[in-house]
Amino acid sequence: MKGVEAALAIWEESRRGMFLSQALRNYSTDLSEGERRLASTLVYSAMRRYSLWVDIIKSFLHRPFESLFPLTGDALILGCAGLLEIKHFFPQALVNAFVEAVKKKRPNDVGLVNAVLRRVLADGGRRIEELKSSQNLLDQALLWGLPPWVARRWAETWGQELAKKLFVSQVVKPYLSFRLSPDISAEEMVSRLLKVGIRSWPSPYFSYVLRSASFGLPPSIVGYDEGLWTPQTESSVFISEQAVLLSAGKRLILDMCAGRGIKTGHILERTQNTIVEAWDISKNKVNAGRRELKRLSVLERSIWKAGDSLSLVPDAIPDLVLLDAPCSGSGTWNRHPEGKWKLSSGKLAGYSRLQKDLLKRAIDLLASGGIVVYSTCSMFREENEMVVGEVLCSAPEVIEIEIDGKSFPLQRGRPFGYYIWPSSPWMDGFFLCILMKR
Ligand SMILES: C[S@@+](CC[C@H](N)C(=O)[O-])C[C@H]1O[C@@H](n2cnc3c(N)ncnc32)[C@H](O)[C@@H]1O
Repeated sequence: MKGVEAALAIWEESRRGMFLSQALRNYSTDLSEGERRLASTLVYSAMRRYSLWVDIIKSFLHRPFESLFPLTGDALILGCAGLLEIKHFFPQALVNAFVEAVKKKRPNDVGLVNAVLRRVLADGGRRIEELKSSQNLLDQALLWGLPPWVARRWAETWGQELAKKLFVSQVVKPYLSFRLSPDISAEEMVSRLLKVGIRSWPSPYFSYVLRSASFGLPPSIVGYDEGLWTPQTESSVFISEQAVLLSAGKRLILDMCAGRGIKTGHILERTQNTIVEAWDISKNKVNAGRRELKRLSVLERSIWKAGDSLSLVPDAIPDLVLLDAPCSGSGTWNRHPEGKWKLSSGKLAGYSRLQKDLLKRAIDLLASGGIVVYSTCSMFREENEMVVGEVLCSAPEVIEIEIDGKSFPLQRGRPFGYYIWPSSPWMDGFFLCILMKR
């Protein structure tokens, strides 16, 4: 079973620091669609609830989990996640596939892997049921795959009921939505995708966004190279749409943390006379951003600079600054689950400091009447309301502008900004606050 071997190789790469999505791309070129899906489901299920699988495995081991040979530990984690989460797969075949994979490199551990995975199959579900019936916060953190300190912090911020919803959203499998270029209608794109076997349907929130039940559409799919569609979650579209709506009559937008240019591309596609100056600290991302805008045929209305946004200088005073700030990414942990195991409260405080500095700089760059669209894909107040609050204290000339989100699932921040709740597979958690310099 090639999918199991690929999952083990991808997992090993991620232990060395590579993102799952990147490792999956590297290893899936030779796999059939079915094997690729198996590898992807195994690694993402394993990563989303990593601490739960370790807890279950430990209860069936007679030696410390940490003392296992790395491949043996990996086979147990992936096997445990697969056996307890993949309902449609024949469990015995999965156990055999992991046993075979271990036999090649670590024959002495074959008996152990076989025995533990069989115990998982027979009794692992009982531990999950036990945790489900517990009200204890640490049990809930274990059940939904969250570091305990994160669970505690979210419970304090959101209260028990909302925090529980947020915990559950961590394990919801995300689906892909994609933004359409103004050159193609939703109906036409739906029919073009259907011709290659992909079912899609319009988003209830945007006339130019389609939803699909796919986890990742390969760029080779119809229309991508022509710039007809761009993968973008609906939350992210909502953020860049605010910049589009506010840019009416404005000439220069500064995208202070443009990354690979997903929001930059959206703004340029949906405006006519706007110029976007796009900055990012990473040269690679700036190059990727240029390629992205070239694909969308809007590169000529952009100016790219690689460097630190705290010190770069714009060509002209911007009318609007989009600050899509670097953050913990905690609103996207179902999509990038490795992020939650790498974050610490110290790192969170570091993000918060950088966000405050970047927001102060954004305000300094504006003239009177200028606007800042501040956003993060984080559900921590430390990166959101607390950043805005502190910056507003030192800038009395700045006020918040309220948003009319219509039917979009927005929740008012306390007291600043709005959260986009990760309430569906097309929606990541985001925070957004619009400020104006008087
Ligand atoms: C949330 S991502 C931006 C995503 C992008 N707006 C998009 O929609 O594709 C934040 C970006 O900030 C960049 N960054 C981090 N620190 C920075 C700094 N001091 N100056 C400029 N960019 C920075 C990171 O490289 C990262 O690409």
